[in-house]
Amino acid sequence: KKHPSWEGRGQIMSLFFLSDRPKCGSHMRDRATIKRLNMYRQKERRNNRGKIIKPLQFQSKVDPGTVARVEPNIKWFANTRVIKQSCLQTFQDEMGKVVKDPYRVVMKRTKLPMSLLNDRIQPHNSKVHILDTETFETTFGPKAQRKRPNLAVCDMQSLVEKTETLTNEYSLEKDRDLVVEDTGVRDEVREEIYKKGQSKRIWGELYKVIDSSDVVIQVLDARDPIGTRSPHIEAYIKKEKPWKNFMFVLNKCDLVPTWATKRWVAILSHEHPTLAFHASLTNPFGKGALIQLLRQFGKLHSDKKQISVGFIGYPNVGKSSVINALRSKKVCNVAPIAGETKVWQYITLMRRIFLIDCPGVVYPSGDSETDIVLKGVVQVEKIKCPDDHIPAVLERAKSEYISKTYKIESWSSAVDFLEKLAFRMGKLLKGGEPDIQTISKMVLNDWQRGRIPFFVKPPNAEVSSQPIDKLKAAKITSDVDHVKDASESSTVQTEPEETKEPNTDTQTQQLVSQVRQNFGKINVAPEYFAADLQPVDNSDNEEAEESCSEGEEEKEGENENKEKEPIGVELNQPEENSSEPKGKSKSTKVLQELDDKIAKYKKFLNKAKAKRFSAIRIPKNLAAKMFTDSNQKEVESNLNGDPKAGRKRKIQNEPIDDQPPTKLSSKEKRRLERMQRSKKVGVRYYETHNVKNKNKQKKTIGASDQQKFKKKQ
Ligand SMILES: Nc1nc2c(ncn2[C@@H]2O[C@H](COP(=O)(O)OP(=O)(O)OP(=O)(O)O)[C@@H](O)[C@H]2O)c(=O)[nH]1
Repeated sequence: KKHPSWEGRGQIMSLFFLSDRPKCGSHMRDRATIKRLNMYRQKERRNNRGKIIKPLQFQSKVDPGTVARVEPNIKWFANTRVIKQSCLQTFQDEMGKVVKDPYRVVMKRTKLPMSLLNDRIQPHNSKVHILDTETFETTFGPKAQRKRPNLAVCDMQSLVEKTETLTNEYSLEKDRDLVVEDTGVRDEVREEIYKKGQSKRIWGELYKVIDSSDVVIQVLDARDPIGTRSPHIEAYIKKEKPWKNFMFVLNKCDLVPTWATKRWVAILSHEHPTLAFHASLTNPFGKGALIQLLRQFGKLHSDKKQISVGFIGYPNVGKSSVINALRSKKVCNVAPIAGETKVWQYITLMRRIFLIDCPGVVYPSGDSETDIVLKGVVQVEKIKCPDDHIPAVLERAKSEYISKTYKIESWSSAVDFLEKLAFRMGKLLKGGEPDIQTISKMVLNDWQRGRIPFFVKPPNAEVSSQPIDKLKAAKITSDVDHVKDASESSTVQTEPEETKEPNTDTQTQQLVSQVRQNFGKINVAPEYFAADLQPVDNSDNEEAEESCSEGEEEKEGENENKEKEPIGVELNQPEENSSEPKGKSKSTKVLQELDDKIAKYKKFLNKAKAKRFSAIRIPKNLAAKMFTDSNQKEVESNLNGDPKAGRKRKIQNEPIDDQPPTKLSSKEKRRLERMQRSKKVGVRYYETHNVKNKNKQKKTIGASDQQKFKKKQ
């Protein structure tokens, strides 16, 4: 019987013979080793007089005086390592300390690059001992052998002049080398929370997203678009990745007046294509436009199997929310606190389009701590002194809005405001003292979540929007979802300069210019006062609405339907057409327009009722008016025997008129019940149609019925 170790040896031997280099065990000699050993073993050959007739390998000599050259060989460098300057520096510092320390010993000196310690590069400012080694004559005289040093001045006069000019130019602020006496007072080191979004890891994530994306979308907060922009990233993409399509999405436009959104879109479109967006699952704005645009991008990159769209931007601007809105479901985690997205993630929008969510990044800029807090980068819970930032809130938001939000008439200072609010909200400490910390956190949370109406006014807000509207970029004319085909758009080009230099930015610009957004459809949540509202020129919206209704059937089913929901903004803030004539004709025209709109909304509402839509926001008065009108019409049409009356209305009436209720089938009964219940329309839908409550009611009813039954028995 063979011993197992023999088998192993056999295998090793066979391996040895099969390959040049033995694969197992370092004790086996490889070809190079064998060659080297043979070299040692060799003997020179001498004649009978002892003279060498055949020298050893590498022992041959050349005649004295012959210029011999050693052939340079790359193998000389094969055994070297390249290290970074910073590593060298660390090695020198650390090892230097150990070498100087008499109580410590450096082990294995031969294996360490100790020469790096000894051959330290002298710092630039160390004294150069030229004259110690070379005389003045050889350096400066007529027999100078050295290259003449380049002196800034050639004589005393010019030296004096230069010194004088430098002295005049000197400024204390710019002097970084100035030694100042330590007063003992220093700026406090910034807390870690204020460095959110600046870590190497987060920037690494950003670069991964940028590298993997064909289209990069920077999401901005409509309340402060410039504050949430990152010029650094934009410059990086422009310089390093110019082939990537780049655009802005102005999110949270439901928190600012519509005119401001419109103007910001126009301003930002100067630099990059921009779309307005309201990221909401139930009532999104700009969703259809963005999806259509992404499709167009997909067509642009038809050579690729799929395209990736990266969403980047400041923390808490709503990148994940935009993705959720596009998917119409919660695919990314969303939270009102910054830093919810920790790592990048891929989401499939369509077969050919992938979305990439990126954690929010902040480029370290000169923002103060308050700026950082108010931009929503810091989690309020983590702020040590939240009351420090309240004065800025009171300064930035208009006092009218603060009064309205917190129902406090007036205040003399931030502390006074906080105290009053604490008393009003009942946030008191043990001895009846106002709990300033808690109340400050509440105010900051409200600010970050957009409960206090605030927005940064766009530049030249007072000037007419006419010149900007003429921009070739983002044609802010009308409705959402009308994008022409990419091929079509290239033929439609009218701008000669665009056709001359077709780069990614102009491509994106062209595509976005085909997108029409009806800003009137944004459902602005905060109630702004008249001073902050401006008439929005909606002259082109009508055209857009027409185009929308033409194309609406072919659009994306339910997604589109949601976008077409009528929103009350236009009715809350009656918009004027600036080009209209004044006087009577103007008012009649406005009335007529309103009538048209009401008619349109009625039509839509009827459709929505038929489809059992949820969460449609309609101003209360209007809804009441419309419901009564439509009910009246129904009654009239029933009386007149209108053949066009809807099927459901027929069903609703049938059992009452024609059939006795006892003969109804259970299915019909249920249907009848459903019809009699309140419609799934209106803001109270969730109160009345809560599934849990419904079941509860059922259960309680069922239980009470059973009890009654038992009692009877
Ligand atoms: N009113 C309003 N709130 C929005 C909108 N979009 C997002 N939000 C809110 O903003 C908060 C932040 O949204 P996220 O989607 O988590 O933001 P993010 O940019 O992904 O944040 P990070 O994960 O920190 O990068 C959430 O509370 C959202 O509900 C919007 O269009 N309108």
